[in-house]
Amino acid sequence: MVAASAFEALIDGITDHHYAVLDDFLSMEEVNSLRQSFEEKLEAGAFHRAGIGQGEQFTKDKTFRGDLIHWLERASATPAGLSFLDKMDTFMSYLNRTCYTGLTGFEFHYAVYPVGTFYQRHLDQFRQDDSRRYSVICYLNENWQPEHGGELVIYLPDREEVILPRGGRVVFFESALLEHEVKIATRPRYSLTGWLRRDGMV
Ligand SMILES: O=C(O)CCC(=O)C(=O)O
Ligand SMILES: [Fe+2]
Repeated sequence: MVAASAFEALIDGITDHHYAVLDDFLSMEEVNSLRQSFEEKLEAGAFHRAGIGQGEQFTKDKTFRGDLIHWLERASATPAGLSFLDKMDTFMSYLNRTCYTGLTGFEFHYAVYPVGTFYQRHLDQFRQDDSRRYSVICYLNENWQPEHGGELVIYLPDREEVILPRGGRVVFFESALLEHEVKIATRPRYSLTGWLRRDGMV
């Protein structure tokens, strides 16, 4: 169970500057059991190359994005995956209750960036579809050091925010507003990334 204070810290970040970074959003036990689930799925061949765009614009372009992903589905999730999805459910309800966000659902995938891969500067919303409202990225890496690279860079109007993918850390931001990029890493980089959605609105 996450304390409401963690949710409040994430909301404060959005209110103040459209993003938030918070350490220990996932406990060490949660990070370890999610990483174990991650590796199980990876060994089972359940990951595939991620694409970009949607519909006719969908492509898999390694020069833009090199990660492999596995979508979390309740039907096939491990207990750790399920409890993560429950946590996101609680967070979404909290946002709807306290901020009237009108969110209707969410989607999450595990992502691994093999050594030498990256994700070029982009926005998380599709051109024709604004249902992704908030991006949530949780890192599952043990003992990540600056020399490992793999930074998430968020492009702000007046500066760049550089964030290391440390285990337990969450990054939360408005999907339509902030461009960002994943830099090359010198070891495989694990994350759990997703979007809180607002569907069915015109
Ligand atoms: O892993 C990260 O730090 C960011 C991933 C990302 O930008 C995405 O999947 O859209
Ligand atoms: Fe992104």
